[in-house]
Formats: sequence, structure tokens, C-alpha cells
Amino acid sequence: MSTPADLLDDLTADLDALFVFSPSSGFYERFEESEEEVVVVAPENSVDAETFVELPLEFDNVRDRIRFGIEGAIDRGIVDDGDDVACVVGVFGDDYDSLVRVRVDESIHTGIYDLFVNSRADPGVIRDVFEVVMELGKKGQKGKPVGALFVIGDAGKVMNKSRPLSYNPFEKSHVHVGDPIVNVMLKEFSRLDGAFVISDSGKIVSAYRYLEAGAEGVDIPKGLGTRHMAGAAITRATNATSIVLSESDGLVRAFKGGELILELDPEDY
Ligand SMILES: Nc1ncnc2c1ncn2[C@@H]1O[C@H](COP(=O)(O)OP(=O)(O)OP(=O)(O)O)[C@@H](O)[C@H]1O
Ligand SMILES: [Mn+2]
Repeated sequence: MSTPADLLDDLTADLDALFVFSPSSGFYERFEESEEEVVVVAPENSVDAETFVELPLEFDNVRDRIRFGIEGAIDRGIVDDGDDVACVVGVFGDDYDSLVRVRVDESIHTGIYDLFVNSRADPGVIRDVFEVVMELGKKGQKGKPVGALFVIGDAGKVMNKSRPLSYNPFEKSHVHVGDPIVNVMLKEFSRLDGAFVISDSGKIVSAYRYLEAGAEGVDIPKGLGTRHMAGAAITRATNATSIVLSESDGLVRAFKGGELILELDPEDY
């Protein structure tokens, strides 16, 4: 006979660290005597935790929230491949309702921390574009697979290193990504050739942009075509981040500094 408490014993056996997401100080204090290293993951370190990973935004998706915290901890050398950690999170609200055990390995490491923390644009802007791209990847345009290329941040420089393929539908408009109507427009315009250019603060600067940054020294996986090469090259020539949806394999990839930093299958989300 096994009880729920036995189950919890299994989940909490031999932990290398305990991740506590957005704790109140009262809740955090309960772990003061804890044997495991306690890592607080939250928008702010309001509990003065010794070991802290800053969340740039509250990920509604719990898997992303956990990934983010763990990747942040890997980045700081707090945990390593092969470690077993438990995460205390609220899935349905701010109150704790779940304990999730995770093995730190390649499969947890997507690059999502790098994408948000080391990009020049606001994390909220990256998230908004990321969500549009993931949705396009899942549903396509009117059910058909579609490709798209978003270049985010350092827009002045990106505009200097690109040219219009046609009339810019966003000329003189002051619209921002994240607005539901704008997101519908972005999906609609994903049929257009070229790239979308988005500013650090999320303003849609242009659609239909042909990127002209040189591909010299840009090293991306073989088999990716011109959309990915152009998307990667512009991030070497500027401080922008690119998010690319592939029409042919359906994957979402992000590039920074001319390199691939993230590869995700929208179907997994
Ligand atoms: N220099 C560029 N700047 C902006 N967009 C580009 C550029 N080169 C190609 N594209 C876009 O990429 C599309 C062609 O994609 P291609 O098949 O060569 O790339 P890919 O990397 O294989 O992408 P996919 O995986 O979606 O097929 C074009 O229709 C165009 O919209
Ligand atoms: Mn192709």
C-alpha cells in the first residue's frame, strides 16, 4: 500500500537543490533549515534569498517557468547536468499546489534563459513575438504551414542593413506587438516575403524587409536555408535577436550574435 506521502518521499529523495518559485517571505523561511540548496526563482528577490534567479516575466506555462529557472541556475553554476531538483510551484495560481521533480540534462536545456535575459529588447517584447511565432507554428496560416522571420531589437541598425521588398504596411503606424489585433495582423502578413523588424520596445517598424547583412563568419546548422541564414546573419551585424519559424520543418529557432541559441517544436507546447 502506498500513500500520497510515500509518493512525495519518492519525489523528494536525494535532491541536489530545491527550486521555490515566487515565495512569500513566510513560505521561504520554512526552508531555512533545509539540507538542499534552495534556489528562489522570482521577478524580484523580495525574500533576500542567497541563491536567486530573476524571472523577467511570469511564464503562464509552467514548463517554461521551470525551464527558465533551471537554465538560469545552470548559467550561474548552481546546478549541473545529472542533478536532480524539485520545483515548488503554483500551477493554478500564486499558492503552491505542486511539486515537480526534474533531472537536469540536455532535454531541459532549450536556451530560453539566454533568449530572454541576454537579448537587448524588453523581455515582454521577446515573449510577445515568441507567442505569435509559436501559435503560427502550431496552427499555420489558415491551416497551411507557414514560415516567418522576426528581427527584434536594435531596429535602427537593422533597417540600415536591409531594404524594402515592397510597400511597408506598418509605415507611419504606431502599433506594438502583444496587442491582440496586431498579433492577428502579424499572422496575416506572415505570407509576405522577407522579415518583420521590431524595436526594443515592441513597435512594429516594418514588414517585407530584405535583410542584407553578410553571412561571412555565420555558423548555423547545415540544411537550413536562406531565411535562417539571413535571420542569423543580421544578429551578427547588429545587437538584434531573430526568431524564425521554418515552413519546411515547423520548428522555431532563435539566433543571437550569429548563432543558434534556441530550437523548439511548437507542437510540444
Ligand atoms: N535575405 C533575406 N531577408 C529576408 N527574408 C529572406 C531573405 N532570404 C530569404 N528570405 C525569406 O525566406 C524565404 C525562403 O526561404 P528558404 O526556403 O530559402 O529558407 P529556409 O531557411 O529553408 O526556410 P524554411 O525552413 O521556412 O523553408 C523567402 O520566401 C523569404 O521570405
Ligand atoms: Mn526552405
